[in-house]
Amino acid sequence: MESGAKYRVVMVRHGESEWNEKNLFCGWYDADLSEKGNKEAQQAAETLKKFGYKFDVAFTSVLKRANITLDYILDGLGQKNIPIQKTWRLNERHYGGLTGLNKSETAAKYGEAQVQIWRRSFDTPPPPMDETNKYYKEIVCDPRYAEEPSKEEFPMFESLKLTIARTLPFWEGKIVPELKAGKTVLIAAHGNSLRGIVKHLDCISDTDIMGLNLPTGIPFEYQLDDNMKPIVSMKFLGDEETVKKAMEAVANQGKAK
Ligand SMILES: O=C(O)[C@@H](COP(=O)(O)O)OP(=O)(O)O
Repeated sequence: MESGAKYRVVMVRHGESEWNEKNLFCGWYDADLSEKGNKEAQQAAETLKKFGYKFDVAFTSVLKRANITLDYILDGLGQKNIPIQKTWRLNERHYGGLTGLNKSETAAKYGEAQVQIWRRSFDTPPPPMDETNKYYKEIVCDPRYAEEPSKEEFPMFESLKLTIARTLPFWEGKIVPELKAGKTVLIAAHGNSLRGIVKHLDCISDTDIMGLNLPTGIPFEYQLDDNMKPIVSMKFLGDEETVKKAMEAVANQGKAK
């Protein structure tokens, strides 16, 4: 670890999902990994293995694209037996009424600027999901949400701000205590739930966070000091050019084409 660093956490956005591949707003829809996504997750495992990473505890959302990515990684590391906590609080932000729509077609219809606001503004949420959305029932009546979130908490849309409001209590309440106990932590989650954690750790402004696009399947590390302040920030375990291209590709998903 770097001098002054005390705690280590590695985060990874799941490998490409079938809905990423089709360029659909996904949010709480439970998409599978695409073929490429499966390979990305295996590659993430190989990279972590090559650098000698070992984890004590892992956290993930309740969505299978993140769960499967985590499985690949722990399997590849020979660490399938470590404790895993799954929580809706690490779910992707809820994309509301946009769920299931094609990002490019939405940009062609409403304009790229509007889609950029929906995808990346800090506090402007997408339109709410209602019963007319094809995926409403599948999401709202999903038994995995039977216990939580409560009816009052169950989102029908989320901005990044709202996503952070439900993710950060989990970071503070469940993940930080594990780090403080000296555990090395792995988090497999989503583009926007991870953007929220990163925004918090690096104190990124509401404006600057708009420019951050996390690539699929490339792990990145934080080393934190005693006060949970980063000594090493968002160090991607991939070559710079590949990471840059992957980030640009995510940004471009909102273009009309
Ligand atoms: O919900 C989605 O469509 C993507 C993120 O989309 P953008 O905010 O990048 O459009 O989430 P993920 O694939 O990380 O679960």
